[in-house]
Amino acid sequence: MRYLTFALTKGRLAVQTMELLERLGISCEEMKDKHTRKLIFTNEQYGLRFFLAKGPDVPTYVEYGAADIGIVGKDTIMEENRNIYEVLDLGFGRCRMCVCGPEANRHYLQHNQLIRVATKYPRIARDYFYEKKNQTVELIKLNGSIELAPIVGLSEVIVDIVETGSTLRENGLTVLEEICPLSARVVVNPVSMKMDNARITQLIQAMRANLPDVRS
Ligand SMILES: Nc1ncnc2c1ncn2[C@@H]1O[C@H](COP(=O)(O)OP(=O)(O)OP(=O)(O)O)[C@@H](O)[C@H]1O
Ligand SMILES: O=P(O)(O)OC[C@H]1O[C@H](OP(=O)(O)OP(=O)(O)O)[C@H](O)[C@@H]1O
Repeated sequence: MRYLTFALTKGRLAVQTMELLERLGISCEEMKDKHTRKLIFTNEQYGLRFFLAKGPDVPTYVEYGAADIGIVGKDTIMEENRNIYEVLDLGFGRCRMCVCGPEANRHYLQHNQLIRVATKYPRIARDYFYEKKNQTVELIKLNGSIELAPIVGLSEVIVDIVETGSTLRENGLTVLEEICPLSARVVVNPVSMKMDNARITQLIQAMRANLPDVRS
């Protein structure tokens, strides 16, 4: 039997992803070791392999079949736009994709003006402004600390993730429009889904039965 390979997202989603796997009886002790330089972890008992990757790389590994299954944020799935199946909402890593800026810039969104939009998510921003709002904008790609852009005058607004809202509050910014809710999702390679349907379906069902209670 061939190994089924999982690509997991490093960073914020990693702890809850490993907690979920452990509820399925899959030990993640080795993977949790912050000092390890090992990249791939094998579970002989279940015939599974795991590796951690940067979020935007997870859909790439899954599309090419280098991983059969991935766990990744909905934002990354939308932005990468890969040929993969999204099969399960895991309910954790909840946040929102929003248009944000100073309250004083709200009017730029109401009068269809040509504005500058800074973001780490140019595809999501383009789809939102061009397809949904019919507003032509200049997109400026940044790689982090997006909230800086409207403060220093690089852009009128930003498109970014809002979780608690603290970053916005501490910088005198606010949510101007909500684009969509986000959370961690399970994605599957379309060929793997056909070839290993029984095993993959069983794993998805086991994950669904062991989701964290995120209502509280
Ligand atoms: N406050 C948040 N900020 C960013 N992402 C969040 C937040 N809350 C939940 N998430 C989810 O967690 C995923 C991974 O977040 P993480 O911070 O590890 O990635 P990142 O910020 O894109 O990475 P990096 O810090 O390497 O640039 C995101 O894609 C998103 O789906
Ligand atoms: O609503 P909050 O709870 O404040 O969370 C939202 C912030 O967290 C993320 O940034 P991150 O910490 O990943 O840093 P980055 O901007 O450098 O990507 C996101 O881009 C926001 O800046």
